[in-house]
Amino acid sequence: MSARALLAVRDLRVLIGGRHILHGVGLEVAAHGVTALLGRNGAGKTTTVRGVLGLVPRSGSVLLDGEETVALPTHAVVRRGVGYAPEDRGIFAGLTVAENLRLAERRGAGDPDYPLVHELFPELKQRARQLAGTLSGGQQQMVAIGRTLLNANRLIIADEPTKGLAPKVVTEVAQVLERAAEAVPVLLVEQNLAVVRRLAEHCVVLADGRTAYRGPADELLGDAEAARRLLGVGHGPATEAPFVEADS
Ligand SMILES: Nc1ncnc2c1ncn2[C@@H]1O[C@H](COP(=O)(O)OP(=O)(O)OP(=O)(O)O)[C@@H](O)[C@H]1O
Repeated sequence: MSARALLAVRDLRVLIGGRHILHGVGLEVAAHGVTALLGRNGAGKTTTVRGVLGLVPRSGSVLLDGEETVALPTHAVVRRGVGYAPEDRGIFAGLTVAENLRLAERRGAGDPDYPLVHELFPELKQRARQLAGTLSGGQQQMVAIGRTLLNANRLIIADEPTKGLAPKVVTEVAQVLERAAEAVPVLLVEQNLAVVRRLAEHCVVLADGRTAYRGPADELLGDAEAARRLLGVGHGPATEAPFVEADS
C-alpha cells in the first residue's frame, strides 16, 4: 500500500480465557475506499476488529492515522473517529429507528450528519417511528451502518454486513457501503466474495489468528488456487453467491 495507511495494525495479539486467539496479526487499511478482511470461519476476523476497538484485551500496535491507540479504552478509540457496525448489528429492538440513531450521536463530535444518513438511506427517514425490532435484516443493517455515518468518523468497521441477507438486499447494502466509502474509508469483514470483488481494492486474509495474505483484492480473487487455499472457496463459508446488479 503506497500512501500512508489510515489504520496500521502490527503484531496484534489477543488472549482470551487463557487461549491465544490472535498470534500477531498485521494489516493496513488504506486512507480511501474499502479494505476487506477475509478468512474462513474462526480465522480471527471478528476478534481482530474487536482488538482494534479495544473490546478484548490486546497487545501489539494499533496506529490510527499515526497515533498509537493500543492502550486506549474503547470509548477513547471511538472518540478518535472509529465507527463500528458489529456482526449482530447491535440494534435496540424495542426502540424506534429514530431513537436508535439518536443514541449513536456522539457528543462533542459536531452536528450529527442526518442529511447524509437520510440521503443514503431514505427508508430510515420514512421508518423513523417504526420499532427497530420489526425491521427486516437489511433495514436493520442500514440502521447499523447509518449510525456509523452520523458522526464525523475517520474509519468505519463493518463486520459481515451482508450475512444472511437476500441477494437483492446484499446488493443494496453493498451499494451503500460503496457510497459510504467515498466519504470514509471502510474496513469490511466479508464472506461474500462477489461483494469483495466489487468493493475492495485491498484485502487481508487471516488464517488461524495470523495474517496469511495482504495485497490487491483482484490479485487474490483472480488466483483460483490461492483463493481456494486461503478462503476455502468451494469447500468453506466464503461464497461466490450471486450478486444481483441494481438494474436486474
Ligand atoms: N470470547 C471468546 N472466548 C473464547 N474463544 C473465542 C472468543 N471469541 C472468539 N473465540 C474463538 O477465537 C477464534 C476466532 O473467532 P472469530 O470470531 O474472531 O473468528 P471469525 O474469523 O470472525 O469467524 P466467523 O467467520 O465465524 O465470524 C474461534 O475459534 C473462536 O471460537
